[in-house]
Amino acid sequence: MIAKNNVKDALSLYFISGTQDTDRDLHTVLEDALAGGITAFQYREKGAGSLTGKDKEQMARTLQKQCRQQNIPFIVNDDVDLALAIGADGVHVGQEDSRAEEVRLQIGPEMLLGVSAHTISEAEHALQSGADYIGVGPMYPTSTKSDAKDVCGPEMIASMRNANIDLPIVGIGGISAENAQEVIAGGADGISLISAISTANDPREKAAVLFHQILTAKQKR
Ligand SMILES: Nc1nc(C(F)(F)F)ncc1COP(=O)(O)OP(=O)(O)O
Ligand SMILES: [Mg+2]
Repeated sequence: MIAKNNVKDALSLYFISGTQDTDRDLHTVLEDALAGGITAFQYREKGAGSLTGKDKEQMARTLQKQCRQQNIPFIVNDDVDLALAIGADGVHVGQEDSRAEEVRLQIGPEMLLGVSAHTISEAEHALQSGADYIGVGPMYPTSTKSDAKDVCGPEMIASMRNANIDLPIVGIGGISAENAQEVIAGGADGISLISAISTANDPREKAAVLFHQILTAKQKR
């Protein structure tokens, strides 16, 4: 289990993907992304063509092993039962998924709990529900998530900070090497991305560029 003492650092470059997000073998994409310096991985297997049942569990276990070898947190999206079955480091739920307070009771105090938040009140509720971090977005237009809410931009993160929400925050949605620094400047502790890495010609190089940008942006703050 990943220690919770430096969640903010662990979320700096948070790669999210499922097999549906790449034409390549996801194991290879993850290997490259890990080599490039991602600091956390979320297995988000959903949508057209995604794995289910035993195939999904088997994929989760192999990806989890890759992360464990690099001591990188392995988070499961939505599927609390799967996260518990394989002993994942955490689980991420959105507003339309299992209620965060119930998930916290199911997973206990050790596992990381991430919650999506689009407003200050959702962020405050996530905090009260025992979330270890919140995912705020979409920062920019995204084609990856068909049911994404309206773009809220890095300004939403700044307003959450102004409302004294000091939970670890990752920005998500349409983030690329071109806009990553704005998200950190807005007050995020990290960025999470799907297609910027999962569809990159060289995921290792892309992760390395993004990691450097995040470090630079954090030093400027
Ligand atoms: N999966 C996510 N991960 C993050 C993280 F903070 F980890 F970057 N933030 C937000 C989401 C979106 O979560 P949700 O609103 O439930 O939609 P979906 O289940 O389709 O991803
Ligand atoms: Mg969800």
